[in-house]
Amino acid sequence: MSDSIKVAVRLRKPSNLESDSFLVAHVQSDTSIDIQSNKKDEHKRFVFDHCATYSDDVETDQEQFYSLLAREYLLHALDGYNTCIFAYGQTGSGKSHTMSGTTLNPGIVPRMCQELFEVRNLYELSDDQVHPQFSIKCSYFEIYNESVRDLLGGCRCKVRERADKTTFVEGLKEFDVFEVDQILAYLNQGNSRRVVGATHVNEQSSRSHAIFTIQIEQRETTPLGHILERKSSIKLIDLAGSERANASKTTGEHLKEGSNINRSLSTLGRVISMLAKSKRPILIPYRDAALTWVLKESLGGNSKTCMIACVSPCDYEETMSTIRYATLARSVRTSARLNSHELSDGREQVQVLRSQLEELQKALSQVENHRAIGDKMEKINLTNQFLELRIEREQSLAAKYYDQWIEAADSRDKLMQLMGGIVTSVQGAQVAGTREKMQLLKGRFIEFGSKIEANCSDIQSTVKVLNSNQSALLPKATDESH
Ligand SMILES: Nc1ncnc2c1ncn2[C@@H]1O[C@H](COP(=O)(O)OP(=O)(O)OP(=O)(O)O)[C@@H](O)[C@H]1O
Repeated sequence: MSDSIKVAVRLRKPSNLESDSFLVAHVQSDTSIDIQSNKKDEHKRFVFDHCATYSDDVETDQEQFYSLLAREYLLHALDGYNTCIFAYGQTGSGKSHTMSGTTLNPGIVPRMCQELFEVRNLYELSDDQVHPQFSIKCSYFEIYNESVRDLLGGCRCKVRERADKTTFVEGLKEFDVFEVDQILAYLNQGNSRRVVGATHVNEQSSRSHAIFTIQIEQRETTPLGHILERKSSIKLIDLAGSERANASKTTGEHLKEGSNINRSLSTLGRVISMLAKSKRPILIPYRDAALTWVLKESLGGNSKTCMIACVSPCDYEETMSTIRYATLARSVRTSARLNSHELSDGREQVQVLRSQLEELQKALSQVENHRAIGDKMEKINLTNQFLELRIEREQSLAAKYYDQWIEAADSRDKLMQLMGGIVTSVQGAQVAGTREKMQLLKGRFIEFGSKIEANCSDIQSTVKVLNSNQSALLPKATDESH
């Protein structure tokens, strides 16, 4: 997405020394400022994205300026855009006041840190199951006399270019921060290590460009198993003040400092001017100064960038120079991209779920098989019980017949003996009638005996069949139950 660098002008409150001076700048509305020379009776009106004046209520001014201008860049960063806010202006125009402020009247950087952790805490306390996991890091370095110094790690670093043409500070230490107090402690530690000196307009003038960076990483898993990652950085920059050597009456070491500051700021001006005017890709001289080399992406690449032009109320030349710079910056376009991507589109989770489903389906069909076997077993058991009953009945019947048969056979034998005796005693006698009757009786006994025998063998074969039926069923049931 193509964006223009947003430009806000902030007019500093006149100092005690300036209380009787001619005021050259007047904020006319939220978006316009008039600049008037004390030599001419005419003024020029300039329009910007935002114009802020001052009041006696410094606390409210600081709070309003943050809310109206800077908060938006925290929100962009939370959405996954790289953002950058840099304060530009002559020495003593209010850059440090705007960016860092004081403990009582904090500026943009501590307010943004505070709000970032408030947002993170709100997410973590919410009942919402799907919220991002935050990882927050910070680093702080300064560029002084064209060299880069890590304000937290203490070492000197070099600016390098990656294969994708973006630049980074090699060896810069990044610190994990988990609480707002930690990040504020790093900020204060870095501020206290910055190179400061006195200028004609500022007792505590920052002589270096200070770049505080917050890296935010957010990871969230959607209910469908997608893992989204958003990475963004917020660069908050308090530039050293521009100054004219004559005006600041500097000499010696301060003159060298001043000329280095001016060199990097004039390179910044050149880069901004070329970015603003060129419609086609041309070679932009980022490498000409450490500051522009570090800010390559923020000025012409993947970033939503805001310039705060701080102006003093009584210095026409410096104020006009800053306003011209700011006007040019408004035409610079960057191409911020959402640094958000899916670490996983849920395909793996779907695969896992699918194989879990298959396992469950297998287990279910096994349960169903078991249930079917159970039903069969139940039927077999019933059949067994029925067969056992029948066998029992047939066996008792057989036993009963067998007893009868034994009894009958016994009687038969006795009768046969008796008849044998009778036949012997009447041998020779002409008792033909009696013999015939005896023969008849004997025949009947034999018939009765063989009927009983037939019955018994019938019963025995039925019992055999039933036994074999039962044994054929029982092993089958045992096999299926395994
Ligand atoms: N809007 C404001 N309201 C009240 N006081 C302000 C305001 N802006 C700046 N000041 C005061 O003006 C003085 C100079 O401001 P500051 O140090 O922020 O300037 P600077 O641009 O950072 O200067 P340098 O480039 O020299 O570091 C400080 O005492 C600061 O408190």
